[in-house]
Amino acid sequence: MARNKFDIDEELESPFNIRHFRRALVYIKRQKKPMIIAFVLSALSAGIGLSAPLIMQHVVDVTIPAKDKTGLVGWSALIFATIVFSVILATIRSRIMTRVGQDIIFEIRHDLFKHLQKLPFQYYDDRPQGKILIRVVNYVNAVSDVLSNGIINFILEIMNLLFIAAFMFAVDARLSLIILGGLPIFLGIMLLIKTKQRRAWQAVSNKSSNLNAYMQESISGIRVTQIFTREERNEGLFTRLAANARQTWMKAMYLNFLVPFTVDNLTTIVTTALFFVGLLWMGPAEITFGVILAMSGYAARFWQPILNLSNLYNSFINAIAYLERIFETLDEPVTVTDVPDALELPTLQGRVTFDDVTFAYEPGHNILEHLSFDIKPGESVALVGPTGAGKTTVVNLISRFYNVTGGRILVDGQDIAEATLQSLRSQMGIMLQDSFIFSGTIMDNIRYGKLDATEEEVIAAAKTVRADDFIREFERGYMTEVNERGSKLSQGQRQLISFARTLLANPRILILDEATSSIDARTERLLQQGLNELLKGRTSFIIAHRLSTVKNCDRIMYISDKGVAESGSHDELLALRGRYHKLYSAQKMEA
Ligand SMILES: Nc1ncnc2c1ncn2[C@@H]1O[C@H](COP(=O)(O)OP(=O)(O)OP(=O)(O)O)[C@@H](O)[C@H]1O
Repeated sequence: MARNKFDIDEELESPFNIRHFRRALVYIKRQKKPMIIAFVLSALSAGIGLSAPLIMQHVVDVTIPAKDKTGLVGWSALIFATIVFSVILATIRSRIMTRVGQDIIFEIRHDLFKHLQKLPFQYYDDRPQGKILIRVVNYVNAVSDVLSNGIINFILEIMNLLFIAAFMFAVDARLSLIILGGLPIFLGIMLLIKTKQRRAWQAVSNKSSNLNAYMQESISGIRVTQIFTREERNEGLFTRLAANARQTWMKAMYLNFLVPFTVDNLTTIVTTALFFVGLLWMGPAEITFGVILAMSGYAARFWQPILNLSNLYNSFINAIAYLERIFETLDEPVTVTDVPDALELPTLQGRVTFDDVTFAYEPGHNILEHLSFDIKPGESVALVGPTGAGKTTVVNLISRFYNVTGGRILVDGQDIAEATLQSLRSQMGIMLQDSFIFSGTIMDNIRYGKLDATEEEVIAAAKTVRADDFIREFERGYMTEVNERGSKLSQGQRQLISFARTLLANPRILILDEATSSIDARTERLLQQGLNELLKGRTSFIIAHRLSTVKNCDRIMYISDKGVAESGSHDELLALRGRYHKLYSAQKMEA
């Protein structure tokens, strides 16, 4: 399914289904107690509010004609008291519900985050980050109000409607039928627009997700954009996506507006009819002016919950579109995970064996085929070869970031598919070209490799990889704050920090994927000693395009044509006068 682009709408794997809403009840059930309290408070507040038209009827028909001034003051005070009391109850309820809403947001986000942490690389390869983020941030926000206040209001509005109908019929059944007369027209209109509304809200969610994905991509790639002066073209793309989002939103809102518009008009028509018929029947049919006044009050109140219910219906439709995406993420299978009864790997010696390994990212497109090799503990292995040959893929498979398509990978003779990920990955040190720097201090960043490391251990690791000198040049030294993009730090400095981090973690198997490519030749010479320390006694896989970095490795494997084309020491491969020889000679010429 195409979804890894910002301008492709996400197709839902499971279509619109009320089941999504039922599943959301899990979160609501955890908030049962405060929601019941809020419901009771709302019911009380609404009940008190409903007595107002009855009091009005009594005042108009009895108190005023009798010129009972004391009674008038008393009734007015009572109406005032009901309003104040309703407001107090409503305030308490809204406080409770704000908390419930936030708790629901927390719970859903927590579940999403926990699951996202476990999802394999493949999931992230397939989707723009913006489309993942919008689910965790915006969609969760949007559904929480519906799941908290929405549910309570839905029950309340139904009760409200029944109460109003009961009060109305108690005052005058015939006039009540006139008020109910608008109901079939309203239901007919709702039926006509229902499906259109659902589609419109799904389109809103798709288009805003696309816009979000593009914004995220643009911000991450802002440096490249500015280097290639693509600002204007990007603005064009943004304008197109924003226009799509606006258009779908307008369409959804237009359908939404149809509802209050219909209700307003029906209320007016029904109230006019009520006055007209009421005045005609006044007198002979025992209809007093007070009765007509009370009934017109109920007419307005009767249509209000209907309007609220239809607004709630819209919110539910909208929320279900979002819930579909939230649950789709939660249901995303964790394909790289521990098998039942997975083995805890003991401290590794570091033997790595590929036994007839075949691998494809996408079915039918093998990147590696029937690959077999055996690396002894402590051996240093260089992976070289043309770009796109599969070098990174080989090392990603050793850490089990992807499952092999065929064959087995063994460490110390144990199939890694049967070992726990924790015991495998905690013994591997992986360093990439783009060393990730977390926001925090340099000390925190190095300590990421071993959370309980002392300051002395952190500094010792930094010294070994020659990072200590430049760190001390910062005003705040190891306490210097750095952030995700690693600003304040050069690319080489970021890599040195990542070297220290890995050294501190003391892994048994080390993977360096182009990890020294951004370090200049002088620094690299300096680092070489530290790197030798790092490699000592560990099995290591080094991917490097600069062959000078790898010629001292115990073994060099030339990866090409979905497997190992040549394998041996630097001297052996040169003597072979094959592809490695050609590559090495070419690089020597350049230098
Ligand atoms: N996540 C992915 N999904 C699909 N195909 C992928 C993915 N990652 C890599 N590939 C493809 O797999 C092949 C091997 O990629 P890999 O990154 O292992 O090559 P490499 O030898 O490390 O290249 P380089 O030297 O350029 O880093 C490439 O053709 C690449 O297009």
